Amino acid sequence: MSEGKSWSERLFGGFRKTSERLTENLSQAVTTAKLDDATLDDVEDALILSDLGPSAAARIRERLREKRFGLEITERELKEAVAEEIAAILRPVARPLEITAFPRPQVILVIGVNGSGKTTTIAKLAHLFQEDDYGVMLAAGDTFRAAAIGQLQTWADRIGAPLIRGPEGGDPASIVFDGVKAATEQGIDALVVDTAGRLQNKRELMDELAKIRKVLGRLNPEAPHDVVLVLDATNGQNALSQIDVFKEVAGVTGLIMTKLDGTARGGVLVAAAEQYGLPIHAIGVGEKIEDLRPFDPDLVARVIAGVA
Ligand SMILES: Nc1nc2c(ncn2[C@@H]2O[C@H](COP(=O)(O)OP(=O)(O)OP(=O)(O)O)[C@@H](O)[C@H]2O)c(=O)[nH]1
Repeated sequence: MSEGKSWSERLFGGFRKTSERLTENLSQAVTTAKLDDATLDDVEDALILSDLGPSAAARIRERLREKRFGLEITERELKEAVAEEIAAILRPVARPLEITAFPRPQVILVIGVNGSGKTTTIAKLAHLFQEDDYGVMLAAGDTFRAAAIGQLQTWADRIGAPLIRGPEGGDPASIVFDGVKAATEQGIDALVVDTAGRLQNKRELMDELAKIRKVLGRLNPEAPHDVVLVLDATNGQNALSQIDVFKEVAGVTGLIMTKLDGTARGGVLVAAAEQYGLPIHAIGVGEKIEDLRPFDPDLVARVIAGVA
């Protein structure tokens, strides 16, 4: 249960399994007092085994070699050094989603495969904006599944945000059009749009998004301002291949990674940062409305490396 816990407590809890895996793997790497090539190999393997990905692992290895080769290093110092390198990878991409659009509303398309946590993430994101006193409206652009519209309605009611919806099987572009019109009339700051997650049919998804863009472009050439891809961290490396596909299909401008709490594969956050360099707007560490936040890269790095 996350009630009563601060965000940093939830963060620690969320990354516990990831941190346990990495620290266990790193502990096994330190078998000699001095940092030699064999130890560096083991550290690199430990990082790969902990889902940080080959390129982040190689980069961290190289940095450790440059700074510490031949020097004595304790397990604690190694973890500290790894935390520092993870932070260096996360810092440039940790970027909250800012509401800056003029004219309003800022149109934020949220994409991602079904089950990635997209619907709940939309509600959590809207809640974050509301906390900053922004007016938020939701649009049910995932008309492909009736359940998606109903789920979004439940969340909209819970957070007290208006929802623009149409019939099941309706045209998402027309819902987005109605959404922008209504948001403009009502002086809403951010319009957060749910979209269908049909990755298995790229053509259809591309066509649908192209149509949404065309309709939006007529109302405001700047829209959509953001195309946010929601990724489920429990999918590990598979989450990364989703970035490849959605980047090509949907022009992703930023990422949100969810379900970091349920997994030992949270290292994939670092892999995503290293490989794609896309802004990571927020991370999800639980099912509650307050379990999604922008993150402090230094703190998250220390939590992952087990030295926080
Ligand atoms: N543990 C945990 N669960 C999460 C998190 N984010 C979302 N979930 C859960 O993941 C499940 C799927 O979330 P939805 O928001 O329904 O996902 P969706 O992508 O819209 O997919 P559909 O299931 O197809 O509607 C729900 O049970 C959520 O409560 C998270 O950060 N941590």
